[in-house]
Amino acid sequence: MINININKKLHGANGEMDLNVNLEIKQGEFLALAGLSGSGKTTLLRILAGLESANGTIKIDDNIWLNEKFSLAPQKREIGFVFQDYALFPNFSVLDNLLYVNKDKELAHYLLKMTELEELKNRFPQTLSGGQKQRISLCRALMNKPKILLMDEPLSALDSEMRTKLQNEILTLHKEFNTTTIMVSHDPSEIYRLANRVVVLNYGQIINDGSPKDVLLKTKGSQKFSFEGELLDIIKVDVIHIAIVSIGQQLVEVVVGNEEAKNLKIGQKVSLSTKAFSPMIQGL
Ligand SMILES: Nc1ncnc2c1ncn2[C@@H]1O[C@H](COP(=O)(O)OP(=O)(O)OP(=O)(O)O)[C@@H](O)[C@H]1O
Repeated sequence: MINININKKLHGANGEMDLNVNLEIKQGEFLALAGLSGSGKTTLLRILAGLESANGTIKIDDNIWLNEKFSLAPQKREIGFVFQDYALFPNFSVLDNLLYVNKDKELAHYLLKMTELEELKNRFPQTLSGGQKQRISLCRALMNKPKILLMDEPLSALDSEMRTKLQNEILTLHKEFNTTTIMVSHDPSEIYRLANRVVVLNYGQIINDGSPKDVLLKTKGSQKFSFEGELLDIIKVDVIHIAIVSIGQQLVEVVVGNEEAKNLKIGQKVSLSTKAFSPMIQGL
């Protein structure tokens, strides 16, 4: 069990804000940390890793990592950290990047095999793709069998195909090692696929905490579908208006009435929902 009860004053974009987090995380949980930019997600990970100071307590089972008198050094906290920008050692081969953390060759080869990187073990990071680098940094983070795996938007720099591949690998590794994992992510489909719990931060405070289904699904009442998007344009065609809405990577056209069109502003966030209809779903 991980008990976190910390606070820290942050200098946010709109002045001072308090990062105030009180969380209990069970062994083996996969927790996604979501929330607007600047809400304190990265700072919370850095505090857990001991890279940043804070007031309060952090307890892992019976071990104290932080209290009012004491802060355990980062290298003594059993943590693996995966950063968005990989943070690999450029002068070390793939294998040596892993062995730097722990000399366990058997584990290094096992991890490289699981992530299909065996062939690349003697290559240097600058000769690898973003997806390959991020898999190496994931393997490296698991080399010391950490109590907690922290990942800060690990897949956000990758294209969607590579992201899906790595999500599957993260899931496999999580099942295999059962490492308690905290991952910052802005991507609802990624959170849904990987996490069993989502905590949403807003201005340093937890505003939502629950299962991905409860926190992320936006349908209310009798709505069957609801998507959030941005209104890009409203085009008048004869007597009707057509709103162009961007939802994720897709553009969608919706017919809107005259009154509705008057109340909408280009650039605003909108939700697009519908009640009863018979959707078709087909594999692509
Ligand atoms: N050591 C610090 N002292 C004071 N303020 C800080 C410190 N570190 C970060 N901040 C401020 O706290 C706010 C939260 O930053 P943080 O990087 O944790 O947000 P975030 O939720 O991870 O954002 P993003 O999604 O953009 O990465 C920012 O406005 C930042 O400038």
